[in-house]
Amino acid sequence: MIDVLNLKKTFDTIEALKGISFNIAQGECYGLLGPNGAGKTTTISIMSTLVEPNEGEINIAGIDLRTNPQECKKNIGVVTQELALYNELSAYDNLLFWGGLYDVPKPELIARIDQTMKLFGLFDRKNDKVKTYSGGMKRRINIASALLNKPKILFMDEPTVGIDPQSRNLIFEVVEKLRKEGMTIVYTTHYMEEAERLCDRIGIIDNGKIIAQGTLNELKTSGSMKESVVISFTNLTDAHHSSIANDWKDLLRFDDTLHFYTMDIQGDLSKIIMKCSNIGLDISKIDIKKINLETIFLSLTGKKLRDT
Ligand SMILES: Nc1ncnc2c1ncn2[C@@H]1O[C@H](COP(=O)(O)OP(=O)(O)OP(=O)(O)O)[C@@H](O)[C@H]1O
Repeated sequence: MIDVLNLKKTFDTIEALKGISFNIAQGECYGLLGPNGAGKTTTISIMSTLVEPNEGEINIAGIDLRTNPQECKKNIGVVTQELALYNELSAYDNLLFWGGLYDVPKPELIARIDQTMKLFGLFDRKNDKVKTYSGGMKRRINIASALLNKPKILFMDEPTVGIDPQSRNLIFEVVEKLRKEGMTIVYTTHYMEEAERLCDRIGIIDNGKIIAQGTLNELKTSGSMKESVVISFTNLTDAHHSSIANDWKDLLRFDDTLHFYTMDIQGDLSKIIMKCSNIGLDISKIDIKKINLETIFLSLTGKKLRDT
């Protein structure tokens, strides 16, 4: 349904995308997971024809985006990070305005507006001005407006940033429902829990490149680790760190904490503790973490997903 090949985009001197490729099957929810500035919005903006790439091929629903953007647009709905709503209008009038841009007969459009407002739990508030809505409610209306043309493909750019848990859950439920009904969804996020819950396949993106992709299970089993042992020390120095790094390849340091990655926690835990104790390190805390998208990202980039 979506084929992206070697996508590149430079803004002035910033190389936002350095050659991104992926394929998404019909009915799949594909997650682009990465920290701020990784290139997620640029990717979505190019796929939704809002930004032109410098290089690369994009095929959407069998149509070449670069030669036929107007045809591509008919197949897509876009949920941008910025809310595209008129505060002084009611939610209903906002949807009527945005829906009016599509080629949908008015009675059909009105039926779709009612349907999507019910889907997002806002039917009772449909005549209230958007300025009286909470951030989460505005976000829900923003998503509703992207569904009015019944797109085959929905692009969602970090749709849950900064909203309340109730709205977030409702958005999750809607995404799950749309996916069950066969919609193809591209969902960007820097929350690993969202990618784990919603996405059939995930592309981990950092610094303009996809550094790993696959199902959650494939990503978890592809590296040389199953668990991470996170140890905090009261007296960790650069010399201690170097001494341990000589013995331990899969190792990261964050301030007073070392992260050891291992396939064999049973065998390795005692070795790690023995080594630390032999070089005079004083342990204040030990955490053992099962591998997840956060630890995979950390081990691939040396950075935390959220703090960057
Ligand atoms: N219009 C622009 N002009 C200049 N630089 C830009 C522009 N848009 C994006 N960039 C830069 O391109 C890089 C990728 O940005 P992008 O918004 O795609 O990342 P992101 O993963 O979506 O991050 P965020 O979650 O913060 O939106 C960043 O370094 C950003 O500063």
